This record gives sequence, C-alpha cells and structure tokens, in this order.
Amino acid sequence: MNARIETEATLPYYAPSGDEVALFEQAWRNRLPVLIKGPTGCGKTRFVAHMAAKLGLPLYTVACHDDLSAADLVGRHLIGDGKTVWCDGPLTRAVREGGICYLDEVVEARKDTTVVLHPLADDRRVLPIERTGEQLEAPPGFMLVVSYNPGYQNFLKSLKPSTRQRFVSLAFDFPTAEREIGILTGETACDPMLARRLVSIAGSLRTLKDVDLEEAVSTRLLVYAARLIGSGVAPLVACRAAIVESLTDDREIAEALMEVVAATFGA
Ligand SMILES: Nc1ncnc2c1ncn2[C@@H]1O[C@H](COP(=O)(O)OP(=O)(O)OP(=O)(O)O)[C@@H](O)[C@H]1O
Repeated sequence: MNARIETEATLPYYAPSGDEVALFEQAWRNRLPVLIKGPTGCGKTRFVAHMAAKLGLPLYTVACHDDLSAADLVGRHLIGDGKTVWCDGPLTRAVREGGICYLDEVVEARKDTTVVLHPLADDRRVLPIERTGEQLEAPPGFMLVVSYNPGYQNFLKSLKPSTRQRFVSLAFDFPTAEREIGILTGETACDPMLARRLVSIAGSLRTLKDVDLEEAVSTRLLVYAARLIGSGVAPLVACRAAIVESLTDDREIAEALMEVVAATFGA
C-alpha cells in the first residue's frame, strides 16, 4: 500500500498550521473520511496533494459543480465502435486502486451524489454501482476527502447533517503572519522582506472595516503577487493586478485597497 512513499523534499510543498498532518494520517489509518473547510486559497487542495504523496496514494480530484451527478463520480456506459463499454468515474477508480478521492467544493454537487457518498463514508465503505449491479468494497487504502468554503454557503447549499456527521472535520483558516511569510518564501523563493510586506498588506486588507468584499485576500493571491514582483513587475502594478482587481470590481473600493498597498510599498 505504501509502495510510492516520497521523501519530504519531493512532496508537494505544504506548510502546516498545527496537527493537521498527523490527524489526516490517523484518519486514513482508521479508515475515516475527512472534511476540510476553509476560505478560498488557504491551502486545502495543496494539503490533500501533500498528504496523498506522503502516504503514497493515488489522488483523484474532482472540482464539484451544480451539474455534477452521481454518474460523473461513479462512471457510465459509453458507446464507441458499435459497442457499449463501461467507463469508471474518478470515485470508482479511487476505490478500485485504494487511493484518495478528493471532492473540492462538495456542496456544489447535486444531491443525488449523497446516495453514493454515504455508504462509502461510513463503516460500510462500499460503493454501489447501480448501472452494473456491482458493489465495490473499498480497500484499506481508500479515503474519501471533501472540502468546502463556509463563506460561500447559503441555506440551500449547506451539507446535510447526515452527510457532515460522516466525516472527521478539519477547519482551515488564513495563516498567521509568520506562517504566511514562510509559505511565500517556501513557495516562491522570494526575498523575506517582500514576503513580510505582502503579508502585512494582507493583514491590513483582512481587517479593513467598512469595505464590502465578498471574500478576504487569499494566500494564493499573495503568491501570485510575489511571483510577479520576483520576475520584475513593479510592486504597485503587481499588487493591483494580483490582489486588488481580483478582490473587487468596485472602483472606489479598489482605490481604497490600493491606498493600503501604496502605504506599505512607500509610494
Ligand atoms: N499551507 C500552505 N503551504 C504551501 N502553500 C500554500 C499553503 N496555503 C496556501 N498555499 C499556496 O496557496 C495556493 C492556493 O492553495 P490551494 O489551492 O490549496 O487553496 P484551496 O484552499 O484549495 O482553495 P479553493 O477553496 O479555492 O480551492 C497554493 O497553490 C499555494 O501556492
């Protein structure tokens, strides 16, 4: 099961915030599914990629959307060369191979997906494939991981308690300043002083009062800004493009955010 374990140096880079690495590993060993919740760009997907590589497991990632059905996950019959052939979906492949199936933004998926997720996410660990009449038993390596962003949730799109209560839940949030500086330097090899400035801008933007933003600036956007600046783009130009314009379409708000950026870069 652990045939492809990698060394720390070759793993997808992930800077932990606490005990989430050990918790995830114990959940996997105990065959428990995991739910990760947190704002956009805070490291959920990177964490799962890191853990899959660390545990030597194949990873199947599905970006859920409001048209995603149980058949998209499980598989369907396809017609080709006059024949009908069964084609496994990503969930079925993960079960057959004993890997991780990661459903990103699971609340977006259609409700009929719970029919296939529920028996896999409790102690039955089976995947019923209605179309072929198969009932796959998940091997020990298989793990179901789902994520969602509580900030986007509305009443209609919340997870049902009967679904939530099948998962061990990890709550992610924006990193502390020191950790975020570490993420920026680890991810982009940028100058620590630049990382400190970008993180300071993020800290100010995240606590701005009276500014109506749908979601606060993510670590992902700071990484973008660091990359642009690192390749020679002027800091104000980079921050406008990678941070400010990605946060808002409102001109007044954009200029208010640019004032914070300008204050930090001394313009
Ligand atoms: N803890 C971390 N360690 C390393 N990189 C990180 C970390 N947190 C964020 N990042 C950086 O931020 C980027 C976005 O992270 P990621 O794609 O994991 O976000 P996410 O939480 O899955 O977002 P979404 O909900 O929008 O899918 C990563 O590509 C990486 O550059």
